[in-house]
Amino acid sequence: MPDIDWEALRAAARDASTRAYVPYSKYPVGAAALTDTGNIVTGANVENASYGLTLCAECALVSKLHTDALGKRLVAFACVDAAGSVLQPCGRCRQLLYEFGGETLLIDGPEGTLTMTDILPWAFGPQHLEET
Ligand SMILES: O=c1ccn([C@H]2C[C@H](O)[C@@H](CO)O2)c(=O)[nH]1
Ligand SMILES: [Zn+2]
Repeated sequence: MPDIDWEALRAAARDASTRAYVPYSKYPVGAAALTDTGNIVTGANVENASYGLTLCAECALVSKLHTDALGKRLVAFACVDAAGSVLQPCGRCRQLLYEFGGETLLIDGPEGTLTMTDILPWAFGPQHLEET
């Protein structure tokens, strides 16, 4: 397992959370990930008056990965609330992260490091589209 500076990732996530747009829930979330090129990519949640259109912090993160040329793959991921407490991604975001991290993506868990397989077992992914 690569040596991950989880404190640095959590700090980057917390910093990103200060730029969340959360007038409705007032619940800022920040996410940060180490990429395959050694960069840190971050994201924060962006809400909408049509509540269901809200973008989670992880959604912003995976968008920025490619558009800001910060890498191709995610290696390690951390997500925090405004108090800096570690959060786990919602179901939709687990799927979004799986696309760019696969089974081995390391996740900052509540009781230590997890992998994507721990939080999204038997995932559907790009490999299934190649089987037919
Ligand atoms: O994994 C998660 C879970 C929730 N939120 C956001 C969405 C919404 O703005 C707020 C409350 O659900 O938290 C995220 O950004 N990521
Ligand atoms: Zn989500």
